[in-house]
Amino acid sequence: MLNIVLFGPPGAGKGTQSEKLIAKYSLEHISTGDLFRKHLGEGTDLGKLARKYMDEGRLVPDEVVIGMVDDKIKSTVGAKGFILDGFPRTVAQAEALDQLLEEKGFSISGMIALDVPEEELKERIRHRGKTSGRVDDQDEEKINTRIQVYKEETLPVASYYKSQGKLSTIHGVGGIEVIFGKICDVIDQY
Ligand SMILES: Nc1ncnc2c1ncn2[C@@H]1O[C@H](COP(=O)(O)OP(=O)(O)O)[C@@H](O)[C@H]1O
Repeated sequence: MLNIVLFGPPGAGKGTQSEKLIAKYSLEHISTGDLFRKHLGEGTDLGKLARKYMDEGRLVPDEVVIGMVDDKIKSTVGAKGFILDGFPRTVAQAEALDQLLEEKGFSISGMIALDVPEEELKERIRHRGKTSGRVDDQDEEKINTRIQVYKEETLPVASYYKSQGKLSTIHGVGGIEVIFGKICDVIDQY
């Protein structure tokens, strides 16, 4: 199985690259942001709970996210592997994920981190905000909060995988195809 954590700050291009990777390697896409937005759109209890965190650019509590990912993995039988996008976002989530996969006899093949300078991130998110309709993409303060939360709570997740010898970092500025090629080179070494 090919289980890849695609990592990076908001606006790094995880969603764009995930779409291309699932097509090339026939993987299942687990994007916690997309899953939450789906719940929000459907007005489920989970969606209502997540909304206040998402709208402010804060993280949804770990146990809520982990439960949702567990359900998603369970409902995906016979997958060749997963692209995890936007998850794990805290060390507690990474530990829970390891445990969850171990119970099923799976493991993480590697983490691929997209490295993009902060000014470029902000520019991309502002641009996306004009078309995405996402509240959290349209407000400068919320964008700053998300980047701050990323630095404080999410960056340590990279060290978690690094200590397991599973971290590869890729420069995430340039053409989409060029970046995709670099990601594929890493995956083909797994
Ligand atoms: N793994 C997670 N843990 C906690 N909250 C999450 C997680 N994934 C998504 N969220 C919530 O959903 C929002 C949007 O997620 P996402 O689309 O991945 O954002 P971004 O484009 O900022 O990377 C986050 O700001 C957060 O509130």
